[in-house]
Amino acid sequence: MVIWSQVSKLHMLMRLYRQAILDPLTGIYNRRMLLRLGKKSMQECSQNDKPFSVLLFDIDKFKRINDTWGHSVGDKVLTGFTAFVQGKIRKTDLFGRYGGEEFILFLPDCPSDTAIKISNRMLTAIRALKLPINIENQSLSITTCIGISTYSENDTLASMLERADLALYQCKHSGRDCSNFHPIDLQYENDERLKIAEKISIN
Ligand SMILES: Nc1nc2c(ncn2[C@@H]2O[C@H](COP(=O)(O)OP(=O)(O)OP(=O)(O)O)[C@@H](O)[C@H]2O)c(=O)[nH]1
Repeated sequence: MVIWSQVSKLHMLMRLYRQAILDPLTGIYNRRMLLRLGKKSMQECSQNDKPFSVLLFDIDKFKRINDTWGHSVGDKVLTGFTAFVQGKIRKTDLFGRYGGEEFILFLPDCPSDTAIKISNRMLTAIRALKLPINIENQSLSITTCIGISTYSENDTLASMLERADLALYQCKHSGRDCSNFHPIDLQYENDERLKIAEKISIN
């Protein structure tokens, strides 16, 4: 009886722990845990003089999938996409849901040229993907945009994510289904911020 109650307490604790760190829909890291682990991984790479890259994924025109097929099909696309990416990454990489249809892949020990190659390979594989939606044996195809940034001295996780986000924004504006690397260039960065600020005030 005592053992049984200890086991059920342990199960309950494990369930609570999973709820705290995982995204309930996809089962991958939730935003909070992802950022926490990403920060730790970035710091370890920096201390050991190893490169560290970030890929920020955003599924293209995802709202249209929801609007056309319904929210539950949208959910299936999200779970299919995450399962697919998880099957493609190294054990040391960190993959999680950043929010909505945005996902992050942290790549420890990965320089920018490799990160660009990985993202191009991902784009090709995602394009060819057929995601089953359990409606009359139909499947859906998707494309993604990927913003890339690589650690440089004085970076924080926030500044890396900001660059990846700016790179992603460029992808969205150059027709989607592509990747873009954001170089560490303050002038370029400021120009991009200005462009975004102008765009926001226009719309
Ligand atoms: N099914 C489903 N939809 C979600 C979930 N989280 C966010 N969304 C939807 O994702 C959609 C994102 O729409 P937008 O931000 O306009 O992005 P988009 O349609 O992909 O457009 P682009 O990114 O510009 O290509 C919204 O309609 C959200 O309601 C979720 O967990 N499940």
